[in-house]
Amino acid sequence: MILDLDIGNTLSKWRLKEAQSSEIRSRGAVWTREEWRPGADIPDLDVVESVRISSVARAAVLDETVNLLRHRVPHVYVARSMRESLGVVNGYDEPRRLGVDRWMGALAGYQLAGGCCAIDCGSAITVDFVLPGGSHLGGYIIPGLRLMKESLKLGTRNVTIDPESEAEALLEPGKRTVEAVNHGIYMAAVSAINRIYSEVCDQQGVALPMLLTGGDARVVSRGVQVPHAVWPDMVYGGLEACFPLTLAERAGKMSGAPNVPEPVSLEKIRAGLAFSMLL
Ligand SMILES: Nc1ncnc2c1ncn2[C@@H]1O[C@H](COP(=O)(O)OP(=O)(O)O)[C@@H](O)[C@H]1O
Ligand SMILES: CC(C)(COP(=O)(O)O)[C@@H](O)C(=O)NCCC(=O)O
Ligand SMILES: [K+]
Repeated sequence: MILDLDIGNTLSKWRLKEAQSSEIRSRGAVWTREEWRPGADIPDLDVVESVRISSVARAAVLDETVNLLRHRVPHVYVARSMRESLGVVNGYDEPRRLGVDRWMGALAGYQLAGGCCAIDCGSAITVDFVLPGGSHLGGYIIPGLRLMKESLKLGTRNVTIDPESEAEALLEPGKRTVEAVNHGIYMAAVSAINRIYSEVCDQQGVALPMLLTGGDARVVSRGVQVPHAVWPDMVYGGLEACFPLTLAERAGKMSGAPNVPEPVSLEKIRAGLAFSMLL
């Protein structure tokens, strides 16, 4: 078995994948902390031959995790942001400083779709661009839905957006504090995404397929007008591409990859941008 770990600032996600069949056997998530309890937080390590890790938590979290695993698992692979991987050239001045979850998303998106706009809606919302030739442009970081809400300190902290809510309802003016806050942060997130996408496609002269991942991807997806696909396993896709272990992975297949969304034409993106400027 292969254990994939995606350690974010809020949640540590894990997934157990069968090495022969490439089937996903189980998955889960726990709050990010320094100590894992195999058998409780993550599956029993006896069945695991290889672990692949993407971590953006504090260095101590990764160190503790690797220390625990090194003694119990034959192969431990830790992803790092590089200057260049798999045909993608990192756009950061200091490539290693790019969050490795963003790098994994950019690599997975490029492997799936060629050029892409890869968005991760987690503790932070990150928007990264890769052009069809593999040039990563860098990206944008804004606070995620939960962080935006917590920063307001209006006593609405524990009333989260219902992930089943419809976008139309979430975009209406709120009539209570909780509603005003939830609708405000939702509007902030989706309008930033729509605008960033249009601006960059316009600047670069290319309409790119958009891919969404992260804990808030589904609810954010409903408010994003640009055609896109939600890919919950996008970070894992980057791990599969960087450290291919199964036959399917060696052939370039990433588990759970969506169909590539067909972007709207550049003319339409530009018309939308021009229209929003006139308002
Ligand atoms: N069951 C859940 N528990 C905690 N957060 C959740 C849950 N479902 C959705 N969320 C949202 O997802 C975010 C965490 O998403 P995730 O992509 O795992 O973040 P990160 O990678 O930063 O840890 C939270 O900030 C919250 O807004
Ligand atoms: C921007 C992030 C905090 C997002 O992390 P997440 O929301 O997935 O927990 C993470 O990618 C990170 O720590 N990045 C380093 C800074 C950078 O990418 O420039
Ligand atoms: K994120």
